[in-house]
Amino acid sequence: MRETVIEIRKLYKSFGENDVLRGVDLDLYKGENLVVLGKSGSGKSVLIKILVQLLKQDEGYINILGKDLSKLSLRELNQLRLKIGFAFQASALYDSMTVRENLEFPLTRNIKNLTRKEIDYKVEHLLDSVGLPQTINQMPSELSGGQKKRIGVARTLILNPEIMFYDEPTAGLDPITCIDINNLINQVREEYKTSSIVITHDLTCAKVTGDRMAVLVEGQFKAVGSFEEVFENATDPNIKSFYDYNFIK
Ligand SMILES: Nc1ncnc2c1ncn2[C@@H]1O[C@H](COP(=O)(O)OP(=O)(O)OP(=O)(O)O)[C@@H](O)[C@H]1O
Repeated sequence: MRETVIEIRKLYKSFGENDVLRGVDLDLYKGENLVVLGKSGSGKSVLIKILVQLLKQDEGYINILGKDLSKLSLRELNQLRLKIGFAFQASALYDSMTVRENLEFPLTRNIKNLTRKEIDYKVEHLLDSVGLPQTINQMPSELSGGQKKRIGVARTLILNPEIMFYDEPTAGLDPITCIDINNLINQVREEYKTSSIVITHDLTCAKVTGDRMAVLVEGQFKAVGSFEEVFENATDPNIKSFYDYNFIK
């Protein structure tokens, strides 16, 4: 039996007449990268927002790291959120801060009594991990798109999250930089022992980073399994067309 870090059962969410999630069941296993795919508007971002309770589900059970979300106080929910790292599509760095200051910010805001030496060690170690120690005193405007994504991932990792959410990590990047980011996602799993949900439209990213794929179709996960299981032998026309349109065979 694999250890589950996120368990979702019978999750429903509608906005008026728009039934976005219609009974979602999903498990994220410890140590895996789970890729979530689905057409634009299928509800991937809504799902992630519900997982951190930025949106409230209409119905359904969610357990994260052993905690039933419906039973948590706001304080307990905030503690749980600290164990979840978000690497967003727009890497969300503060433009007026240097790379060092961007990385220090979540640390000093969330952990009190750290010494200067401890902060410097963490920042420098993280920058080494993502291969960008030379950028420490640069401003975000001086970085390439791929470098910004790497720094965004480093900033997320600085609080040692157990779970990572990557939202379209390769969007807008050239193919070589995409390879770099895919490798980084795999490296993070190995080095930091994270369990991750990767939302992407990029099937190469999905194939390279994903241990399992989960395809959201009409408000439910219609196919869950390895890349080969889900795509290469697909018979469901929704999934087949998704693969045919997106992937150069
Ligand atoms: N706060 C909201 N209020 C009303 N409708 C919303 C809200 N948030 C999302 N929706 C609707 O929910 C549906 C799913 O949106 P969502 O952003 O999750 O799609 P997605 O799969 O992430 O799409 P994309 O791949 O384009 O990012 C859409 O129809 C969207 O309009």
